[in-house]
Amino acid sequence: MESSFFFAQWQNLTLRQESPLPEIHIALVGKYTRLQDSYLSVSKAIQHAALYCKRKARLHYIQADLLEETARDIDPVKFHDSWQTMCSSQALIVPGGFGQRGTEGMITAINWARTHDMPFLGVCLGMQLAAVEFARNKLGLADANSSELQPESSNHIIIEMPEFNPVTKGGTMRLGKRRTIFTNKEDSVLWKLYGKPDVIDERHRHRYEINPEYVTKLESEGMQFVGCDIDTHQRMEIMELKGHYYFVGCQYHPEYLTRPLKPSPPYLGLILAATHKLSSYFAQGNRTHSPSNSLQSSDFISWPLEF
Ligand SMILES: NC(=O)CC[C@H](N)C(=O)O
Repeated sequence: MESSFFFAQWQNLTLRQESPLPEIHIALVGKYTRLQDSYLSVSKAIQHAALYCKRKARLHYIQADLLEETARDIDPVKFHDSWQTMCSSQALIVPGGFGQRGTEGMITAINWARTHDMPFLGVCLGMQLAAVEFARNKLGLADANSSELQPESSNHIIIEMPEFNPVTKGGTMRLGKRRTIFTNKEDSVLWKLYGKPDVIDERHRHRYEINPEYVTKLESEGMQFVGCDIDTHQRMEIMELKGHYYFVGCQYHPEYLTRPLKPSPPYLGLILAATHKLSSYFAQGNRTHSPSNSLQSSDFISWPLEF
């Protein structure tokens, strides 16, 4: 790539970063919020996307178990503070994670976002819990859960991937770069945000997946699976809620491939939605790009943006 072009883009970015920009408040509901470095790549992805949209990101880390009913009695001040921060934010992100603690709080937060048209991005565990929330409250499956979190549930919306079970198959996790194919392009907001490709390559780190047996039922109520793995077409990779302004889940981790000049498309969508710019962005025909490690001038979305 031409270095003068790159330098101009970079200069533009740094000037923007130093200028006084309106703030955008994003709630991150997670388990490891006391160690904020755990979410460093997520916070960078938010920053990159926010700067692109001429906003300063204010990321509010909310400890998920403080949103749970038990916290109301144990620590009512923190319970109400956490809900206040969550509800007054302009968007919600539930990032990746492992284990049961805090997941009921994450599910309640997701329910709020879904029912209040709050822009939402669920990454890996965040997407899995969004499917669980939807199954509980839209399909009426009160005990819907993930087999990782509630092995006794009779409705496992999320199940272990057979070939990555360390006991039966000796694997550990489904890791690294994998290819996703878009199967429902017309209805997909992510397909447009990625620049309308047939496939995308994103990075993974998980052991559980959407149970294929529930896909049709979830879709019958409007939860659409618009991308799946290219090898089997059985592994759901992207989930979007029809009729919601921006309610998106990714089984992969889009934050791993974000770059300052190439914000990750799902994160960009979240910020565009939170600033009510999504429709005008698409109306202007702005093209975004598939993530990759190499930078080419044709990859860049035009800076500065006016929309
Ligand atoms: N990275 C993640 O969020 C993993 C989610 C879930 N614990 C799984 O293993 O599938």
